[in-house]
Amino acid sequence: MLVAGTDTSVLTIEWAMSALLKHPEKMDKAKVEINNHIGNNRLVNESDLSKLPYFQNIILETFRLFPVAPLLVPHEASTDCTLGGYDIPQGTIILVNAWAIHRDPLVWNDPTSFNPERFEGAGEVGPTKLLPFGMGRRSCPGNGLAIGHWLTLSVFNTMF
Ligand code: HEM
Repeated sequence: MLVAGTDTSVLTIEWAMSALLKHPEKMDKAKVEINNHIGNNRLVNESDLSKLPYFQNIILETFRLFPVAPLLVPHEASTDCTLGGYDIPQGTIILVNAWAIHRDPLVWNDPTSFNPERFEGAGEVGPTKLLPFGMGRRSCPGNGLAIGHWLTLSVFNTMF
């Protein structure tokens, strides 16, 4: 649990920071959100997060472009099955290329740009489009621990 949760979180925080440094206009927008809702006299805490939707979208966009487990983890078919029209014999090792799904131009507009705005409103997000934590019974339990919130707080309180 500790191993699975440490590097994944640290790497995502680093990618978010790096993306903001490379996109100063997004950084400025995040700063405006903080100045409007938090000011600069205190750290952000979890109860503030609902007032900071732009920053939460920055984390989602970081998950999309820089998934820390780009092929998730290998899974083995426990029985013969058919997946997307392909026959998969029992025992086959299956890798899910989340990195490619997250950058698929059939799924995302302008997929290689760092554009947190894509998640605003109804947005482009969907349960099978953004899968940095995998899906189904063996998906990451860290997702349920509101990992996005921790990451948002870490990036916020380190950078601003
Ligand atoms: C940015 C943060 C994280 C990301 C992107 C991430 C991603 C993932 C992915 C892709 C998997 C494999 C899912 C699959 O097989 O389809 C996984 C599994 C797992 N993660 Fe995370 N994780 C994160 C944080 C955490 C945290 C904070 C914890 C624990 C506190 C954690 C615990 C685990 C465990 C125990 C598994 C194995 C689950 C199983 O095989 O049943 N992860 N994670």
